[in-house]
Amino acid sequence: RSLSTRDEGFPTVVSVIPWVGAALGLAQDSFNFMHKCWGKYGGGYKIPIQSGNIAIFCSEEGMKDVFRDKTRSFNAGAGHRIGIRLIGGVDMDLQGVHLYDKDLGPVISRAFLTTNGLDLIVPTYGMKLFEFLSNLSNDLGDSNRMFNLTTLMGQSLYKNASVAVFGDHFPDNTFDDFMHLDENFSRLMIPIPFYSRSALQARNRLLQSIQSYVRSVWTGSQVEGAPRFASELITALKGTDLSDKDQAGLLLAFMWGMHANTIRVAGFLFIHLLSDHQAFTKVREEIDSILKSSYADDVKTFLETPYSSVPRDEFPLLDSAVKETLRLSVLLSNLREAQREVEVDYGTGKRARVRKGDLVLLNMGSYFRDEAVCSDADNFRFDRFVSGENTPALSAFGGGAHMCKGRLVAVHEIKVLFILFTRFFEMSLVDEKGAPLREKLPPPETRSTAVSRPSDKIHIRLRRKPSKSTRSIVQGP
Ligand code: HEM
Repeated sequence: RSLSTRDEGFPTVVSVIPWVGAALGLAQDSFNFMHKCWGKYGGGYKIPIQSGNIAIFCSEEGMKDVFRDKTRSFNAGAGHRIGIRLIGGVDMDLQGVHLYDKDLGPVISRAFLTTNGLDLIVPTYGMKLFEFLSNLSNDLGDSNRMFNLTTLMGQSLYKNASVAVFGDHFPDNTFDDFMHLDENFSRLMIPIPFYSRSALQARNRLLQSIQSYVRSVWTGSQVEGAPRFASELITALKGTDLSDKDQAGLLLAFMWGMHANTIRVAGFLFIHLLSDHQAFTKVREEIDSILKSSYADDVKTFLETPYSSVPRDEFPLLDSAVKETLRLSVLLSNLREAQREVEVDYGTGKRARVRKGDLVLLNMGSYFRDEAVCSDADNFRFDRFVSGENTPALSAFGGGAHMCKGRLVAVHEIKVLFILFTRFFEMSLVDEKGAPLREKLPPPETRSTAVSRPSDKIHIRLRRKPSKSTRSIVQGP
């Protein structure tokens, strides 16, 4: 592909091994790879791949131009296809893109972007999580125990949010396989069978469990015993000519979108707050004070309150801490594909020509760490979003027609998780040997994709905290 004159200022990443080298760097350690490219090439550049280019933008102008996409030049089908193929094991062509745009996307939006939909999911999640942590707290008794942080966040979110969304028949014993598949996502990108064998085995077991689950709730014409969202999603899938295994693959890809990033961001929130005593104390005091003043100091009253009745800014410091965590953990947008030749304006006097079929990625991670976007950009400042200073203009959940459809529920899930942990437990960060982790924390895992993954070395020590406001569901007040 020759470059047009308009492309002249739009740099190309030069790799030692043409095509494969840069693409491998991108797949294996997207954050460091892109951050280096940002330093070297600035707000926009392209990586040649076999089928054309991946154009990458990290300037505010470039990202806004692509997110807003007024001319409908980009579609997110390319990103969805990769997720569905690697996680769900389903090869979808354009038909899959239409299925998402026409049937599945609207079902997901109704459930997760409307208060009617969220009112059906959110209180169940809160009460299930309460029960789960109440049992954990009873198991701890008077002892203390350490847990791998990501595993504990994962179990808390995966099990309880899945049951809230898919009903009591959901097979939550799939958790280990789910985490294994997620951890090995970047391995699945490399088509060498032995390299990804254990991830493929985990995926097969997951698909079998999901198929059994669907068989147990599907009556032949409708779904029984599952919340409305699950019913609508499975009915939409049953209306296609996909095999049962491929339908399960699509459900698995949705579950991955729902849980993987939420688990990572929740982990980072705990890491940031537990390693900053002052921030943690302020956020915990805010939680205690609001629960006391608005919910008679009974966390269950808060959990049972419908989503539509809880003010969005009810816990301003916690909300700011979640936004700040998102700012430091989200790295990339979904992959988009240019439907026609289009010019992207990515800074004063800078225009890039993106050709039909080229892929586009928005490198939000570098943008969020730009000192011109917010000061002290590399550091976690829990109250940044309530302090009145400059904050990023773009959301960590992307933008435009393909903005994250789970953004409301994700933030709510994480806030409820943190609130409940502070009510049930005294917590501290420790390493694998149980020694306290203080100033220097292990850096995030390098093999992360769109959202950073906390280091596997970070553990959390829990000690039960007796409190009347966390009374057990079984025992009653
Ligand atoms: C903290 C957790 C989460 C983060 C950081 C996150 C982040 C993102 C990002 C960056 C995108 C791409 C947006 C773009 O390219 O413009 C996205 C897309 C998406 N997310 Fe999330 N997400 C999270 C949780 C969830 C949850 C809980 C769900 C489901 C309930 C969900 C469902 C989706 C869907 C369906 C899309 C594709 C939207 C489309 O292309 O139309 N996400 N997410």
